[in-house]
Amino acid sequence: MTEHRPAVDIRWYTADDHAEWCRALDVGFLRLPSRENHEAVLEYRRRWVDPDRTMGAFDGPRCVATFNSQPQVLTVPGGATLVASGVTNVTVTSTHRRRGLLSRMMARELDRCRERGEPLAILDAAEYGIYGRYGYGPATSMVNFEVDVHRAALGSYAPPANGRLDLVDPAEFGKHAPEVHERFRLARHGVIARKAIWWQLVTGELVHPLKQWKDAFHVLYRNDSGQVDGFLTYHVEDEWADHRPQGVLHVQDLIGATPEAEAELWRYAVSVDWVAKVVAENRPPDDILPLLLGDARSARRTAAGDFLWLRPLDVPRLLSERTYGVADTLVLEVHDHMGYAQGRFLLDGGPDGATCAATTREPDLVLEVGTLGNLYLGDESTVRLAAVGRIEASDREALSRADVMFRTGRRPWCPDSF
Ligand SMILES: CC(=O)SCCNC(=O)CCNC(=O)[C@H](O)C(C)(C)COP(=O)(O)OP(=O)(O)OC[C@H]1O[C@@H](n2cnc3c(N)ncnc32)[C@H](O)[C@@H]1OP(=O)(O)O
Repeated sequence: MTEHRPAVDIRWYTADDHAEWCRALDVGFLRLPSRENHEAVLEYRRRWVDPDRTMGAFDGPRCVATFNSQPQVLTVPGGATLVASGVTNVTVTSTHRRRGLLSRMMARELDRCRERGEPLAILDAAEYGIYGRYGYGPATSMVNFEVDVHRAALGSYAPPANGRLDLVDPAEFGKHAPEVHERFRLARHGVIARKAIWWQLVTGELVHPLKQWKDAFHVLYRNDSGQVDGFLTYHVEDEWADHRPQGVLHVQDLIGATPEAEAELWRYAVSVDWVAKVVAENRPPDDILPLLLGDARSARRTAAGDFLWLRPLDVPRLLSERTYGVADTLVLEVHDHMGYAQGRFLLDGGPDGATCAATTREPDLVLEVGTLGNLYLGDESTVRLAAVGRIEASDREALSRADVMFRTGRRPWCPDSF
């Protein structure tokens, strides 16, 4: 039988590939190629396509798969930051699916990560079933809320007893929000740093050629000393029915560098006149919102699930960069069929820091690399993972000790897609 499929070539992107690579990206994400502002879209994408981190699969001249990564600065428990390879724009054109193109691109990227010295890779998975096979595990989770304002029983809203709230224009917002976010992200593990382009898009300084950014309201929270400690960005669908206001307030971004700021911004969001429902997406699973309401059930969780996936590459580096709930030692045996993170490691860690190095000691826990990704930011329980056979422990006591070490008081949260 004649072979009708010439080999598909996977290679790193060059500037000459840009238009064809972007076309394949649109096809993979089910977007018709933009006609009116085609040039603007190409130009916009040039900003973030780094040739050293971008590859394509080519069937002759035709690009049939895309893959891209960006350095992302991730905060880990204890406040240290690590540069991760943030994998994104993964597509394989439907005509070329399930022939191993993603697997080939991922293997190349992970090799490059090791060469670049990145201790981990992260991504937002489009579907749950794709990335576990490459050693990624779900490391943070999210919930979406819908608040029935009339049931919330918030009591009559009064301005904050401490500090103040101000509605500001985008220029004023842009002067303060980046600094607040810097303080916030260094205090909350799972958060990634926002690049300058984020703020340019939010403030309208830069217009995204594919997304219609809604005009938004921006609120700043200042504490008693006048320092800006939090911000809220929202838009409202102003609806009326039966001669009554039925507005829906969509929280786009609500970030507090302090708990007071976060609480005051939530209280404000559920108290705007004419608003019957508040919708907030991709919030942390332990968001304080329900606790602020007289009736916590009025904040209904409309979705919940995994968000950031994490692939360990350099285990000693990862484990020694975070802190732990209590001071203890553990020997972890990590299995990795791709070879990057394979080994037995002695972790000696506590609230003030940790060391981790290869060892020949008998293991307390044996686990796959993706399961370590699951545990790393503190969102999972070793006891729960052992219950389904994903961790093998030397004894129950080791499992409980590991649980107390790895879990964190606040759960990790990654508010942003990339
Ligand atoms: C970080 C991000 O960018 S997330 C966005 C991911 N992209 C998308 O979802 C866009 C639409 N989908 C696609 O473009 C493609 O189907 C991809 C990228 C998900 C998969 O590409 P393919 O080249 O078909 O994957 P490949 O052939 O390498 O598959 C490798 C394995 O993953 C499995 N797999 C691939 N896609 C899926 C999926 N969506 N769900 C479950 N398993 C999957 C395959 O069955 C195969 O399994 P095997 O190793 O046991 O045989």
